[in-house]
Amino acid sequence: MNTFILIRKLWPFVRNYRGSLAVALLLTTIGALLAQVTPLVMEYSVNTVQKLLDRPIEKTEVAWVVGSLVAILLTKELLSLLVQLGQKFLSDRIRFRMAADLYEFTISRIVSYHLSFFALGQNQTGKLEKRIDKGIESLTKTVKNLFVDIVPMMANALFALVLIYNKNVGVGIVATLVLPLYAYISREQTKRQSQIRRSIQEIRENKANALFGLLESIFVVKSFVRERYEQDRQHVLNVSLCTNEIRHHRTNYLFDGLKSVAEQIGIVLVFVVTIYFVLNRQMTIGAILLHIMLFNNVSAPVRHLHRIYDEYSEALVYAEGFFDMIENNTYLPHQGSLKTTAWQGHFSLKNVDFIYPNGKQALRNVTLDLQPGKVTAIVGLSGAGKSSALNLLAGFYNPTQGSVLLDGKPLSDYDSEFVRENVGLVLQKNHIFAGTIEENIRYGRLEATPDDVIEAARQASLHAQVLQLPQGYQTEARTLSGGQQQRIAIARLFLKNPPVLLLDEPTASLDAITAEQIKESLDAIKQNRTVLIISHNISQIMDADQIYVMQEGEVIGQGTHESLYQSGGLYRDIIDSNARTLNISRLAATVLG
Ligand SMILES: Nc1ncnc2c1ncn2[C@@H]1O[C@H](COP(=O)(O)OP(=O)(O)OP(=O)(O)O)[C@@H](O)[C@H]1O
Repeated sequence: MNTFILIRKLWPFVRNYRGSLAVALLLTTIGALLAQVTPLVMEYSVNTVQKLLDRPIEKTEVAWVVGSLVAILLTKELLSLLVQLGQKFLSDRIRFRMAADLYEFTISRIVSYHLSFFALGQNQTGKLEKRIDKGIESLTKTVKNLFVDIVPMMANALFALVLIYNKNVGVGIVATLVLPLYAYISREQTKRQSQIRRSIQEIRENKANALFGLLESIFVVKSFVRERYEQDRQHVLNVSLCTNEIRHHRTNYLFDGLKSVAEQIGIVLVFVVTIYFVLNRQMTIGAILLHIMLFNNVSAPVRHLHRIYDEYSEALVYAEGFFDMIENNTYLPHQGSLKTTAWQGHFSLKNVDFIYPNGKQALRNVTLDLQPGKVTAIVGLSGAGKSSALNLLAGFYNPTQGSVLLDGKPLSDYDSEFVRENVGLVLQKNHIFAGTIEENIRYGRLEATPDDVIEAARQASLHAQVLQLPQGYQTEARTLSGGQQQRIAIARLFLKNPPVLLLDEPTASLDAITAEQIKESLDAIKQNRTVLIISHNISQIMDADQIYVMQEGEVIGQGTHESLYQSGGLYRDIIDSNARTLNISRLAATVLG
């Protein structure tokens, strides 16, 4: 990434504030002009005082000279203060508003990405969080630096240089000579630092991610007494970050020292040349003060330029990762426009291959058909590809080969929001947000009334238990048991009431009685809908109209419970194994008497 590309990428965000920017730039010019007043006044003062010393002085004359100089300097300081306040106010306004815009844009992009984006190792939660955070911070700093800070500084330096040249070309050349040296040192500094910066960025992302992971898994850490092990893992990252940061700062100190030497050399040279001209009576004594102060106006901004350059180089590194993240069209779902009222809900996979971003092939030439109004089940051993097939049907991932069809048309031709509005999902890991039970259930239909929420909870066999909680529906949902959380997910589904249901182990973490109640509720809403159910529980799949058997990413059988059992093979093994696990003969003897 270079400056031109960065400005082009940032411009859409800066454009909204071009009015404020224009005013800031105007204030800048005024501020830069005002900064030259003090050296000029000083030169005039010294020269005037020297002339006065050559003859007898009247008291009123002294009062007049001193009074007018003080008045000019005070007025200039007051004006400078107002200009600086205006600049700071505007620059903060641009910076913070732009940070908010960038953040909102980033969120809108990220939430629209396909799940495959989040499946990538470099996009794990903690890493993304750090990339967003640092990216926005350094980009907004860059805008401030590029558009607000650098211009006043350069204007100040430029006006001061023009004045020096105007006074004496020789002194001007000496003052200018030191600048390329300064720029050269800064460039070398950036070159050496950029690699360290990249490492620091990567380690910071890994560190944030590791901390996220640690806090998320604190129960496992404690139950396996792995506190020491986790501390050691954090220690490795910490030491690596620390070493890089020290290297980074050490290099900075070295180069800062060199730049400081260059600046001092500049001051000495300007001083020597001016003294020479003064002694040759080609300049007044006031010129010494004028040139030193003007050179300070040249070198001070250049000194700050280094900070800007430094922050800017850092921003270039962060901007790369940040823009890669928010401009990644590969992960935008193909947005079709098809919405139909004549919805049948006939979903199918045709000869689908699917490979996860990490290269794992989860599906091979899979063909599945979910008939509208029918219940389709997928069975298979763990890792067979059942959930992957469901993810493709839900449009979370795109197939690598083959097609996903809805009512005979590619799923990608449909408006993806329309499809997802019509599909209800209960997944193996149902996410419960931080918030109350009511808020979590209402997520299924945001405009639902409290009565609708209660009704959904009732259907999900949750209502009675919620009533026993001291805070009822206002209880923090994450404090509930795994089974209760599962029922929140099911209540969400009931509230959404979609025509297509994709259920992945919907009753996995429920006790037998609740599982039966949920099964009854689900059986009731299954009517006239397209339903796909994935389950290791045979009672959930036996009644399905159509059952697919999957093994190692392939469909190896399809039919009804009876036909598949008759044909033997994996399905029969699964059923027999289920029966043995349940100790069915003993159960039958006990239950049936
Ligand atoms: N996000 C992912 N990234 C990479 N590989 C994945 C991902 N999710 C699943 N897999 C792999 O794809 C294969 C199929 O997984 P899938 O979850 O579809 O199996 P499943 O039949 O649903 O298993 P289970 O019954 O245990 O839920 C597995 O080998 C799994 O490791």
